[in-house]
Amino acid sequence: MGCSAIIPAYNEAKTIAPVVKTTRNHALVDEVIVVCDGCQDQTAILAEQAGAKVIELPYNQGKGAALLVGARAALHSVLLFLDADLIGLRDEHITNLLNPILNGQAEMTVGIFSGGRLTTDLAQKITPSLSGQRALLRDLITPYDELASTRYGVEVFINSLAREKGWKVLEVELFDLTHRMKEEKFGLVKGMQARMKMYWEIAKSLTGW
Ligand SMILES: O=c1ccn([C@@H]2O[C@H](COP(=O)(O)OP(=O)(O)O[C@H]3O[C@H](CO)[C@@H](O)[C@H](O)[C@H]3O)[C@@H](O)[C@H]2O)c(=O)[nH]1
Ligand SMILES: O=C(O)[C@H](O)COP(=O)(O)O
Repeated sequence: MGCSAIIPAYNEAKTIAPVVKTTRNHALVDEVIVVCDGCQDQTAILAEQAGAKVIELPYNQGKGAALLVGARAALHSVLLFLDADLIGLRDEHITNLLNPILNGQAEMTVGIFSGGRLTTDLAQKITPSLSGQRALLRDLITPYDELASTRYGVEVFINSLAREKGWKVLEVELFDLTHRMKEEKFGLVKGMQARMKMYWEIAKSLTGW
């Protein structure tokens, strides 16, 4: 089984290149697709220079839509979802996410940050099920058009699919990995506003609105 990495990105020029490079160089990864979700910065060109196939969405459609477009474009049957704002991504993180799928032990893995930074570790200890670092079988999610409107509710949507269909899901530790928080990207006030908007989108997915 081959593996396509899908990296949704909305203005992530600061971090996209190293994320793509590490993923591209991994022995288990056969292609890297960056879906630029209406980016207004240099993300697309930097991703391409780092070795990714780039799909540019004409306007911002949210993470769920970006992942669905990437999943449907993927050439391989195992998908690796990685956020574009990761800091400290290493080979072993990707191996830990992919191995249980390639060995047939799980249909989805969910990666949990540990030992990285207290704030991001803590966030994932409280809500492990929201992690964007995952591997899963492509054909389990490509049929679902509904993904396109989930925005930040995409993980909640995928988790409920997993429960409903009885997928075997394994959590794996991603040691020393972290990401840029919204407050670091946008400053304290705008960052917290963006966080509230994200929680609202997650809540909508939780309640099925
Ligand atoms: O409209 C958007 C917004 C975000 N992204 C990308 O999606 C990823 C995650 O977005 P981010 O804003 O970094 O999310 P976090 O604040 O880190 O949110 C956490 O919680 C989210 C909701 O469960 C998950 O999607 C994230 O993976 C998880 O890190 C990044 O690569 C973004 O560039 C898009 O492609 N389009
Ligand atoms: O549809 C497929 O799954 C591809 O043709 C082959 O994918 P693979 O590289 O995962 O075998």
